[in-house]
Amino acid sequence: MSTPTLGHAPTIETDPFCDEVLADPIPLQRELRAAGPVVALSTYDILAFARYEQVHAALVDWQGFQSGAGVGLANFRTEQPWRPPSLLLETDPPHHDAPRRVLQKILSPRALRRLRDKWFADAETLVDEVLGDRTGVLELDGVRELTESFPLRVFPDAVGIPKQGRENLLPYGDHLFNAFGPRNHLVEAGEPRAGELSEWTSAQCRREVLEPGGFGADIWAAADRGDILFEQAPLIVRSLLSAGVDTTVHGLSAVLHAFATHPDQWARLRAGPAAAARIAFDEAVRWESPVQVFFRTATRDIEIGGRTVPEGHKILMFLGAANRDEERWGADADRFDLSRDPSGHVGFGMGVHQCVGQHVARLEAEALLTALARRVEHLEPAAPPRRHLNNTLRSWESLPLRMHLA
Ligand code: HEM
Ligand SMILES: O=C(O)c1ccc(-c2ccccn2)cc1
Repeated sequence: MSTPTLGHAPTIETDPFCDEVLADPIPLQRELRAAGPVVALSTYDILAFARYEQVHAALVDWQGFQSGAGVGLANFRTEQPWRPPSLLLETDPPHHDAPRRVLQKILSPRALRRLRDKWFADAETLVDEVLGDRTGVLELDGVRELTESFPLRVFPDAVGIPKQGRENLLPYGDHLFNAFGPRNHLVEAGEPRAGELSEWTSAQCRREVLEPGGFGADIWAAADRGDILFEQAPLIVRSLLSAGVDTTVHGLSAVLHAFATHPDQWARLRAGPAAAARIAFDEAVRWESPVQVFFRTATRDIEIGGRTVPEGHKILMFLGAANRDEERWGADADRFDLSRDPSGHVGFGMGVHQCVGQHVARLEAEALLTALARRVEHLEPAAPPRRHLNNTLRSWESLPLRMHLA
């Protein structure tokens, strides 16, 4: 289904979810930005926004571009979701409002202050375990040793879920983020375990298994206060387990990869770790965009970028492309640079659905980077990194690093 003006939208036949693009999306991002503000992707009959202006406009227009029909390729108006929809991600105001208000308070910078000392200490412990009391040069895989282990060491405890079965978290999230895309080989590979992983995840959200004082217990306490319904509480806990693990693992990998490939920037981090660590994380999220793409559905015929998006049409927002748009970031948009002001990047989204866990992610990054900056004088790639392919997440299988220890 398309309207006449759409007929003139430039068309690109590349499948944005093919392995080649998932392994290196930069060329397609450039092609999409150059083609125009709205580009028809013929593989899936969707419309692509890859320039900052249109991605930002769509993200802040929740009434025109809704989340309630799903933020993946699947249109919940005509297809059954593979899991019960999220009460935050896959709803629009007003139903979105109460769950959002509850999580926003629980995950606010102020609420996270009580975790700061513990997470900084846990990061020091992990770095000392990994680096030992060695000096000189050390080679390690940054993903296996650091960016996969630190979030899993601190975040499940902060949520308050049992110790048993936490190895299910990454595969559950990997399948979830694949499932926002088309049913390609990545989704098919995850399907055999999807039901079991989904059941395990939901079982962690029951009130009786959650530790007092954790984010999960705080959500159930909000139900006691009547801020949300009791039946909503487990789904809101599920949101933390769905969105809060794989994203931070790949976000931390992005920042290590950024520093390893821009060695001059590590010196700046060591010079003033606290402020620099926070800027570094947001600049890495802009530069790498761990969350690359996701969808919206037009609620009416919408004029944007000189085209009409027909009611009911899916649009695909290329966050990674918007975060490297030279119109917005200047000619050196492709450079990881701590002297840049990364605010306004769309790596955490924008508007009413902007990442409610961003302060958790920033705190994890600040803790890990501060611990590493104390002991690592210089880091560089030890071998080419290997990508982990996912329909939504830009992630690394391994990041071989050479560290020169202080
Ligand atoms: C580097 C790490 C992270 C990145 C890049 C990231 C990215 C995003 C993005 C782009 C969105 C917007 C989705 C949309 O507009 O449809 C989002 C939403 C969300 N994120 Fe994050 N996220 C990260 C970490 C986290 C963490 C640690 C948590 C939980 C503690 C979390 C929980 C959520 C939730 C619940 C939403 C839905 C918010 C809503 O719809 O109101 N995220 N995230
Ligand atoms: O509430 C949930 O279950 C949930 C929340 C957010 C996400 C998400 C989707 C795309 C980009 C970043 N985050 C996934 C799941």
